[in-house]
Amino acid sequence: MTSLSSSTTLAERQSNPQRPLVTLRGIQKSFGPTHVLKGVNFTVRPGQIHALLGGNGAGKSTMIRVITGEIRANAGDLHLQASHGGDPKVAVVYQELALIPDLTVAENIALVHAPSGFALKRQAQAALIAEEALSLIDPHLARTALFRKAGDLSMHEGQIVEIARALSTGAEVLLLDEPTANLTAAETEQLFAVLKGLAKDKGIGIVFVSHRMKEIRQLCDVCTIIRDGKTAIDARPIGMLTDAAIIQEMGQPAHRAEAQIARNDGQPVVATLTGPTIQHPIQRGTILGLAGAPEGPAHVISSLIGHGRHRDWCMTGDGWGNAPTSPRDAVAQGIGFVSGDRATKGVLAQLPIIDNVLASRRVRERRLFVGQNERSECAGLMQALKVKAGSAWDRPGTLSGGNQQKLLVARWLGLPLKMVVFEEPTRGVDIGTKRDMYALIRQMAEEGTIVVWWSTENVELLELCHEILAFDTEGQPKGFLPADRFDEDALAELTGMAA
Ligand SMILES: Nc1ncnc2c1ncn2[C@@H]1O[C@H](COP(=O)(O)OP(=O)(O)OP(=O)(O)O)[C@@H](O)[C@H]1O
Repeated sequence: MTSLSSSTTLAERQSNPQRPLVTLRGIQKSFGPTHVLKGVNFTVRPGQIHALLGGNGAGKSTMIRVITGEIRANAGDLHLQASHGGDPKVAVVYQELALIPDLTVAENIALVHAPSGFALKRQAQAALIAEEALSLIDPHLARTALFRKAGDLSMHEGQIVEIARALSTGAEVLLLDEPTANLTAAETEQLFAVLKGLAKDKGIGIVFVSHRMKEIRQLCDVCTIIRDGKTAIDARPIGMLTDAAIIQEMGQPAHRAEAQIARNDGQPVVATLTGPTIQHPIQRGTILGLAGAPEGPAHVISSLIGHGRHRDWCMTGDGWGNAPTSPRDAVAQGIGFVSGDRATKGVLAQLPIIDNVLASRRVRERRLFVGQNERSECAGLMQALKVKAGSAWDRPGTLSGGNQQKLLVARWLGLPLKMVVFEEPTRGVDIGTKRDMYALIRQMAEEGTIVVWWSTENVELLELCHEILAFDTEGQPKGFLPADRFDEDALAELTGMAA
């Protein structure tokens, strides 16, 4: 089924940009009874940055796995056109990190250059390769992180290391499956400059999977839209499609209304947020956004839920009691939490979807036995967030990335919580569902829950929150931006990052 050709050189590819590097025609793929790809077409051309779009579960990651050879299609043609004979080098960055935690950053990067283990023996050479790769997108990390264990990196640092590793392989096709979900605005901008350079100067074909419309428009030339396992739009110039048209082609409902300024006027002050240099009153039902360099928001979150070693922030007030000593203690005090690291700290991989969705309810209500109503309770929560799954008894691992993320958020919906803390909760979630999620979060806030929402996507913070606590590039708090001063430039200025 797969045909390989090795007839062109890099110079030829650049002078003949029409010749595709990857061609998929009529590709079909099923997992057991689940028919995922129902005849998709897709073409990756040299020098082109191609957005691969579609709702959660549409089949994008499955297509990527077919291209890399990780899985075989059941039918259709996959044609790969290398420049120097044999397979073209294809590098992938997945949503979930794939670094080896016990190896250093340098070793992790150098491994892809010498899978035989040479990298481990020749530390100095490994460090050189890694430093060069990392300097492309993060010179600071290149200077400071080479000999740190990958397992000690933050999600955000790990993501940068992975991208650097993929870029350094000299691949002719780069597949990026939501690579910016953990990056700050400044890092994203830096990454985009590197990607544009690779496409323009080296004729690399880049596939970019993302649910962030602003980034898609900043970076991509053309887009292909997958809808329910079929190609709905094939390599159309992105400028020819409005956001509304893209959302419609993905089969998602149009926006209900333009974003409005979030208001929480007249609500009583129910708590005080205190940090090293800040004391701030928090009204009932406030949706408080956290923005800026990750260290700042990360410290606030670990203090508020009693996780990790940082305890320099706290929420105090009538009925707030002592600061939680652990996430379990936080839940007992009526504080919910969605971790940004869904793979290791969120999804209960060995338990079925229903247990994942109902976990917090069972703990809060001290349910010992599976209740009669649980099936419909779970179905209701899954429906509210449009979770695409075969059955509530399937393992979460059979779901697409965005659908796994929805399980974590569903856990806390509608619970009478004092506060809920979200760490990058819409990571990998498609545009239509993000809006549904905002509406459900607003509803929780209207019922009195304080919501703390950390996102690296500034447009999201500006759409959802009542106020935003901004941190500078050193992770120091710079101040609160109220809703009536919301503006991308103002937020970029406070955080010291480009909008
Ligand atoms: N190993 C598997 N077994 C069963 N079903 C699977 C398996 N892998 C993927 N699927 C199903 O295939 C469908 C497509 O998943 P895929 O990960 O390709 O979607 P996606 O478009 O990348 O979504 P997202 O935007 O959420 O990442 C999903 O409904 C998923 O449940």
